[in-house]
Amino acid sequence: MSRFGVLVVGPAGCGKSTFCAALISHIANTKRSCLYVNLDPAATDFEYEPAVDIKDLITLEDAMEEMGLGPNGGLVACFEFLMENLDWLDSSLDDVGEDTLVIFDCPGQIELYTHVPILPNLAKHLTGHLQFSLAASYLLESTFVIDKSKFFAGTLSAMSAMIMLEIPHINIMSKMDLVKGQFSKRELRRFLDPDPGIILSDVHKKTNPKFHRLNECVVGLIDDFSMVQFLQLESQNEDSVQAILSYIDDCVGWSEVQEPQIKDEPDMDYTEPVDD
Ligand SMILES: Nc1nc2c(ncn2[C@@H]2O[C@H](COP(=O)(O)OP(=O)(O)OP(=O)(O)O)[C@@H](O)[C@H]2O)c(=O)[nH]1
Ligand SMILES: [Mg+2]
Repeated sequence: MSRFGVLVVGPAGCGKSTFCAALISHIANTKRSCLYVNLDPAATDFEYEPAVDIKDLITLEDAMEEMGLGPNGGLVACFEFLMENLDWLDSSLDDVGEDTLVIFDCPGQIELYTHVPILPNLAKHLTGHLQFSLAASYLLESTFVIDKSKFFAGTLSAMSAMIMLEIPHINIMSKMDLVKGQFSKRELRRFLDPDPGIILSDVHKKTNPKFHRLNECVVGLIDDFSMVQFLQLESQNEDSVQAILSYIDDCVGWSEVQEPQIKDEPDMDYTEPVDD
């Protein structure tokens, strides 16, 4: 049996939990089923109560207090603890069927997947042991396009997550409502399907010439991989959420295993009238 899931990842505050809530609400509207898993041991306010919550296993506060760590070290400790207690996660996800999309809301510390292989190992466990067909959706905040050097940094982190996680990956430019009026469609396209060469000249203008060679190397790296494109997301817009969900469905192969839905069951006793 297959299980389906999406890891919602990205830097702090980029709109992951809001996107998860929008997905849950949209999935409910379309009479599909989903399960919300909170993997952020510091998260407090939820629009939808998680069905599975890492805080039932360990909280960031406990980890920081007991080990005398700061917030980042505490978070890594929480995930190390989770990795040592994967049976907790296994039993929490035991009953998930192939008609349910599991939405994993991850913390915003991108070190967990760009620097240390914690989330990649978790993804391996989900796809291997628990037989999940899993995709990652990496959110980057649209306001990053206003500061081009931030945009490059964000694109590099998206690329790094893509390479580290080794699962089907969708990059999403979140909070598009914040920049829509400020850029023409043509300008936005430069960022959604990045042409680093063109954006580079803008970065050069704002940086000391002694860094130009470095800028060019970074851009060359993004160009060589040619892997990053962004979908647009406005979490308050249901059409936008539906569009992203369709990509997620394609990535995990959702539709291939779903039964076709017959809305009105035909009356089995009914027989076609025979023409005389
Ligand atoms: N304008 C706008 N604001 C948004 C959107 N999505 C999220 N936000 C706001 O961005 C802020 C952060 O959103 P969250 O969903 O908590 O972000 P997060 O990535 O889960 O944050 P962390 O879990 O702390 O990493 C909140 O104030 C949201 O209301 C959006 O599509 N448009
Ligand atoms: Mg969150």
